[in-house]
Amino acid sequence: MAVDSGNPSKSSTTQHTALQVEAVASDGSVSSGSVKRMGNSGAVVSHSSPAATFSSVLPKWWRLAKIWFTGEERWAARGYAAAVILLALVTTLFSVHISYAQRDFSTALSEKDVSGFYAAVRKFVVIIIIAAPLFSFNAWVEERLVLAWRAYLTRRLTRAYFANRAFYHIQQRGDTMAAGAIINPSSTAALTEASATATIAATSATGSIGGGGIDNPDQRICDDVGSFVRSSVSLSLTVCRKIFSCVAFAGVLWGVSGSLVLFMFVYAAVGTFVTTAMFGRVLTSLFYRQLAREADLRFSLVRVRENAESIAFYRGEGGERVRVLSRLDAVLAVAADRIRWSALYDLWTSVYSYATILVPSLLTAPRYFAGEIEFGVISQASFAFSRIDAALSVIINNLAQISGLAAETERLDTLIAAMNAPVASLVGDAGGKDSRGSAAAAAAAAAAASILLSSAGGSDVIRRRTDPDLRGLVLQHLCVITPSGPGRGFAGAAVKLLATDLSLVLEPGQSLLVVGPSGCGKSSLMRAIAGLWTAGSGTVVLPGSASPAARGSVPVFFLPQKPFMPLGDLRTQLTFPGAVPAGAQGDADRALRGARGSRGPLPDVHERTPLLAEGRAPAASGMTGGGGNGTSGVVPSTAASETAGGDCTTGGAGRLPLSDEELLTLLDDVCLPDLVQRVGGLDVELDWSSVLSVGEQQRVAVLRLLAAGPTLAFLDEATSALDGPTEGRLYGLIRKRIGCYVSVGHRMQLLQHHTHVLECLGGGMWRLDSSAEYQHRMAIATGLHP
Ligand SMILES: Nc1ncnc2c1ncn2[C@@H]1O[C@H](COP(=O)(O)OP(=O)(O)OP(=O)(O)O)[C@@H](O)[C@H]1O
Repeated sequence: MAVDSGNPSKSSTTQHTALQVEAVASDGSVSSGSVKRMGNSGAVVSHSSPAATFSSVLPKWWRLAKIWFTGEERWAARGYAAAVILLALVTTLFSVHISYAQRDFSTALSEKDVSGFYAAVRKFVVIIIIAAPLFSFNAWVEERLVLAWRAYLTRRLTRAYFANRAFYHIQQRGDTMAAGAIINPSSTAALTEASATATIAATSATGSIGGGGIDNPDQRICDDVGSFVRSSVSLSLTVCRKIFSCVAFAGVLWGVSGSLVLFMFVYAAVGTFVTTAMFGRVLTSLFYRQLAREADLRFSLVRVRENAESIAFYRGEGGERVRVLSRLDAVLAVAADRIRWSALYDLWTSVYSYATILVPSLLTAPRYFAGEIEFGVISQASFAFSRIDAALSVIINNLAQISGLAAETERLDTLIAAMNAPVASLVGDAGGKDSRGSAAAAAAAAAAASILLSSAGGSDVIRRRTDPDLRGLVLQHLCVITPSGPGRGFAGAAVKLLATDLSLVLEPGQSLLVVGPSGCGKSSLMRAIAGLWTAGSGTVVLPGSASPAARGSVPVFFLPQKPFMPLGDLRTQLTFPGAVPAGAQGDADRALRGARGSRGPLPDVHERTPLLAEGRAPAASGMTGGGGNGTSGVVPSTAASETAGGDCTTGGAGRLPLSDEELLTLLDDVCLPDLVQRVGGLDVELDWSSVLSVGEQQRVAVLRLLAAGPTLAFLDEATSALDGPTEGRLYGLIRKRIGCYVSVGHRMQLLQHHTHVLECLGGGMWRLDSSAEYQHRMAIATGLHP
């Protein structure tokens, strides 16, 4: 095993790096420049103000709409759109005919013209017989359009959420925000338009909306997409219908009175201006905040469910209840504001619409009294006037829905921006202002920044590469720092240097135990090697498959500290991450086909193509399947490829499906011989993280590792909950079956299962020894050795 660690006593390279650190650290402008650039790359996820004007929301709305209308399903999308627009046109024409029939029978009634009356009724009935099915067909097509659009957009977002491990990076950026977002004292401030905008700005400062993170992505994918699509369809069609109806009835009204038409336009323009100026921005910002607060409330309840046992043990229900209720208060405060503003808005619209009832009669009555027009013309003029008014008052009458749509558009736009943000945006603001103001922290930040600049390739992210001939691990000049900056990691905290210029080569048959005090950076080293953290510099080289098609070869496998139990049966637990079940995609495809009413194949969705590519930085390439936050993960691989930051690998995970016999043997191996019998079979579905003890879950995780049989394995305290003999037995199996592995652990008994020890000395320095050397050193240090 070769090593070139950051230990000053062992490494000349380290001295070289230290000199560089000093030299560059003194050049503050250079380091801050570099860091600023990185900080800027994160800016794509910062949110624009939800109180933005409609004109600023419109381009965003169009970018979102384009995903479907220019995507793989564009012809279906355009077909639906054309159909509903055509139907809107036809149904409007029928409405005009109905108005003429109404006019005729009103006139016949007033003139006591019996035959004229029955002729008008017959005409009316015929029109209704044709129009009624058309109206309901129109509604049906509209619903299908909503369903198909929603299905497509949700699928795209879900795929983008999992691609490049966006879910992990978004969570890293968003956690502090969700926690800190809860109540802004100014959120209940009186909502004049100015105060509403100020409230949003203040909320942004807390990170809830604009802090560079994304709150509740799940709610955005599930609920906001649905509402966005429904409102988009309904409002677009409303606008279309209003335009048709405006043109058609303006013709009718023009025949009655030209001045009435002109009056109508002026009246509607003034009404629209007053409405948007008085209510538009306030209602939009209130909608935005309501969505965010409701998602926060739901999130707090989901956390209680997920951590029920821990909370019960701590007797922490009192605190949790207060937290949940305070989030409820935040929801109610926004709702109360919204109700108040909605009431004012309703008052305004009622006054406005009652006035429209009077106006046409007032303007046409003198001509009727003068005998210039018939009585039916008055009712037709009223009808036409009300239709034009409805058309021209589309903003006035739909402001609530428009405001909701604007808020949903903002939330989806920022979510997509975050998904498309390059992984490099996670790099901390190393040169940023030191919030603690301490000289040491400032020096650490400066050192970290300069290390980024001093990396061999001049890159500001850790590079990862696979080599199909490699059977171990190579780290080259690895520097790792914590993510930081607003909305990332610990907001505002200085970055922490976790590894400086660490180089080592782990060969087949060798194994490495990573030790050191809690919090020194052992797990972070794993995160950097796995590509979850990219802040730093240097290169990680991992084994790759000789051929992407070579099934059964899993190059690298990570076992995290906390086992992850996915939803599903016992077999799924044992084979996780495995391959995506064939039926899962098929079921979804069938559902969508059903929804689309089509038998054709589903279009392939390219999840690696950034959504909204325009003006966005492209996403770093990344692996699909497996891995993630708190999950055991496989790094499948193609032949040597290189990326900065994200995974350099693609493809599915897992080996050929294991037979039941093989699974039972593996269960025996990991000391769970009776598990299948105890739970009632491999196909039983339970809440596995509740019914299995943590130690049992760790044994299941080791089973997954043995089943995957990787070339290189990483175990981050993956057996910490096991008793000594069981841990020893499992490590015996790992030693026999896995060529090369790296463990993080605290227990001395793990030493016997590893050939080398990498010890964290603090301050980014690491020291490598053989196990025997390390044991010897420890014995001397503890006085057990003379
Ligand atoms: N998302 C994050 N943002 C910023 N700092 C972080 C983040 N996650 C961890 N850290 C910090 O990085 C440092 C190293 O954490 P890490 O989890 O690697 O420690 P560790 O050595 O594995 O500790 P332990 O033995 O307790 O598991 C700690 O100071 C931790 O607080």
